[in-house]
Amino acid sequence: MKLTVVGAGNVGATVAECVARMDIVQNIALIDINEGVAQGKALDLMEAAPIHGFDTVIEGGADYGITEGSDVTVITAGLPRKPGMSRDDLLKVNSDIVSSVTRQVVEKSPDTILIVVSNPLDVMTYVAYMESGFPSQRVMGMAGVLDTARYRAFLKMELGVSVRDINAMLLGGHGDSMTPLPRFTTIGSQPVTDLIDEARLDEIIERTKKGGGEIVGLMGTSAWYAPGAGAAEMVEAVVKDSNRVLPAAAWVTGQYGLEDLFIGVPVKLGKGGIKEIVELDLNEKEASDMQASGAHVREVIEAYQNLPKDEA
Ligand SMILES: NC(=O)C1=CN([C@@H]2O[C@H](COP(=O)(O)OP(=O)(O)OC[C@H]3O[C@@H](n4cnc5c(N)ncnc54)[C@H](O)[C@@H]3O)[C@@H](O)[C@H]2O)C=CC1
Ligand SMILES: O=C([O-])CC(=O)C(=O)O
Repeated sequence: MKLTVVGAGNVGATVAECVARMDIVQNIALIDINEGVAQGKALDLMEAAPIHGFDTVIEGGADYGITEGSDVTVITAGLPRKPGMSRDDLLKVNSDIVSSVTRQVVEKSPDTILIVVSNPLDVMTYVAYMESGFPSQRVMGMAGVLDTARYRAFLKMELGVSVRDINAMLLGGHGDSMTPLPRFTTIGSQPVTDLIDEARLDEIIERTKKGGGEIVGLMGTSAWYAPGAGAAEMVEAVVKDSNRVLPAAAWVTGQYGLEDLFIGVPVKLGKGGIKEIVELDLNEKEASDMQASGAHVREVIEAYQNLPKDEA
């Protein structure tokens, strides 16, 4: 099995490190327009292998020749936001980058599965889908795993229980319009709504929605440990064909009353990519939140479609 990670920056290098430490693929190709950074981080990771005890071979560079025949590709190339920016402000610059890298990836690995991380996430996944011409099962975005992890981390901080016993699902676009689902959140099988009062749970949900921005405010750039681990968890599900049910940005064709866009939904993930979109039975409020989130993603897709097409 071979993984390509495009973008050897903060998130890309973390994805490569996490997957290498799982020791589940034979090769990782780390690509960046900055060749020295890609080569240097690949070499640094190889030098960490004897300590961690993994046998994955990591190669870095700027030439897509090293990506040939990849089974899975994670796209993290693109600019991160700075304080005061929204993810959507990255639309123009990152859509050019994601289009260009997708074309180059697909040329070398026509059968690969694409996991997009670059922001604005749902629309960059759409761009990769359109550019690749791949079946929708093989194109997805990573955001729900991260957003759910943040929600679970905040619940752990609140309740002092192991993260392993916190089960949660979250729907919608990767932005402030995401739709956490307290009704589907359990702590060791107990509904979270029995353990935390509504006002406090609302605060935790609000913090989750703004979790990316909280980190941007602290560091001046966006997060990478949890995002990198989130993408690695998706790679693991595909590589091991484990049929994990994880939230991911997937192409919807009527599920949740939405179609022709990528948005966060629970998917069954394994060999070949998305095997199924799981449809939860939403109540009226959850369904209307999901519609609002879909409307926001649709607006950003339209903004993308209306961009002047000036790239080479
Ligand atoms: N989906 C999600 O939940 C998350 C998404 N992100 C997004 O991931 C992206 C990457 O974030 P970071 O790694 O923190 O940024 P970074 O700046 O550390 O790394 C980005 C890398 O992409 C490279 N790059 C730029 N253009 C390229 C091209 N045409 N071909 C190959 N490489 C290229 C840059 O040289 C840089 O090394 C950003 O768009 C960010 O908003 C970040 C965190 C979470
Ligand atoms: O907030 C950002 O710009 C990066 C991101 O998507 C996240 O950390 O959730």
